[in-house]
Amino acid sequence: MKEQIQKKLSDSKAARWTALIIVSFTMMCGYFLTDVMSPLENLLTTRGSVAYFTDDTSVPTDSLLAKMELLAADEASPSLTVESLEKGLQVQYLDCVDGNQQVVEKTVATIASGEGWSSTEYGFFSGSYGYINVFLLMLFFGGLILDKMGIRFTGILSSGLMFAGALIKWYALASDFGDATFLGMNLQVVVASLGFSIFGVGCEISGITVSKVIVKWFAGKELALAMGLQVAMARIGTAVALGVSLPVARMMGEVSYPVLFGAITLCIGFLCYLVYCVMDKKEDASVQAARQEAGETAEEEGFKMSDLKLIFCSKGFWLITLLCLMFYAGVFPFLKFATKLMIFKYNVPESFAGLIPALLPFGTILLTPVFGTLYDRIGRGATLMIIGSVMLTVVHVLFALPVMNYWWFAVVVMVILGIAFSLVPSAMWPSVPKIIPMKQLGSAYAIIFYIQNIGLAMVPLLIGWVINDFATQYNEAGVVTGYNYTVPMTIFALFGACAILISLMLRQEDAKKHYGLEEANMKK
Ligand SMILES: C[C@H](NC(=O)[C@@H](N)CCCCN)C(=O)O
Repeated sequence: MKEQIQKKLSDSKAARWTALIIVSFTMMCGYFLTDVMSPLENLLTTRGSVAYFTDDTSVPTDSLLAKMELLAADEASPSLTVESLEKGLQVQYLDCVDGNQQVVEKTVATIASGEGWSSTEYGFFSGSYGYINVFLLMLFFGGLILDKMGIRFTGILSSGLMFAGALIKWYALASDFGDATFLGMNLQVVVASLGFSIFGVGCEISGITVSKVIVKWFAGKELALAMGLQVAMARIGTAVALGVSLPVARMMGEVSYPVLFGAITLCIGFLCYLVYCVMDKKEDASVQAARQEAGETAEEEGFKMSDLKLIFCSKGFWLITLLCLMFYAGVFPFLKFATKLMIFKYNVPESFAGLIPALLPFGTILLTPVFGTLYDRIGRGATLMIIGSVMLTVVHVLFALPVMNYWWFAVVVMVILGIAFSLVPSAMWPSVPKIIPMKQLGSAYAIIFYIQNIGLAMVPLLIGWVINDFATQYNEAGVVTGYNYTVPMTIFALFGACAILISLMLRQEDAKKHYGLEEANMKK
């Protein structure tokens, strides 16, 4: 028989995996920038500069100079200034060691300048990712733009916004605003937050666009595996940000350098998306040709506003959306505070502290595609979501415990969180097309991301305020001596408890409506 009907470009394995790698790279750059500031919380909330020693300890330079002067009080020593502290300098100072005043000798590894933000300001900044998305309904409009204007236009727009937002964020951190304020807030925090908000619009709209790209190329094929691999590549971005940001900032003495690096990679990500657009055009042409050959003339009907009714009236859709809100509220905002948690609760030296939270995304890099394949072949999507939610809750309860403050314990708990963070996304995202048809998928993902962004915006704000007002411990002189993380971590555990409840309801609803969440995705 003559070669069957014309093949679509997406029928070629090489073509669809190439398309996946290109769009996933753009997303990976976005995820890098999203978390590049998370390990810098301690530096951002330090006033003045900090001296880091070769033995991995650190002291604010003001305090170091005071301690050095104390030792040199009787000697005719040259007057000490911050400028006189430099890399390689051997310093001697008087310090309290095991309850006794002793002379300590150390070598300066680097001097990095802190920004003097309060924990509340840091929380405000971290939540700003979602402010424009939530308050200006940008994600909602983003979904409509995607369904109306298409993948190419929306992807170029959103990756351009990510790049522009990153540049503003970098400008804010690299500039000295002195004591300038805007509406009573530190101007640097305001400008950096504006940049992060614009970036957040781009990153979220890119996210829904990429989800639609993957469904377009992989529907009826390795859909969950492809989504799992895209998420895995995105997590590489998060892991690298968590692992290298603090060492880079310390080495360069400035918090702005990791952000500059992120902006450069986003520029490359933008160019990659332009390359994808060429492939997308060819795919559309091949689909058109295949249709003509098969004698299908009817064009797919365009998106209509009335289609939104179908989305809003689906209980399954709302359960997935609420699960997404609660589950992600317990993960992404937690990462913003995790490095400082490691330093102050688990006494991890600052240069390694970011590596423990980095284990979380690193674990998911392998596991998300594994669980995605499991879902593709065996099914049990709703059950995977329940197990992941239970694990999330247990993890935050363990972090909230005022005991077991050992670094190895933090590592074990973080690995469990990594498994939870692989289970839920690998089952949740490929479940959406089982509930909502392709035509409304852009809007459906946008609404889910919109509701999720309420959590991403508000939870860091809440936790920053709670740390500032309820978790920070001071000595009699009003100097910060440490943090008690019980209350913030209990709040995170409550999000997990809500996620368990919702995922149980989702499995029940699936049994009633036969969405097929417990069934395999791959057609045999
Ligand atoms: C695929 C999914 N993405 C999201 O949930 C995004 N709305 C939020 C991304 C935040 C970091 N840029 C995921 O990452 O699991």
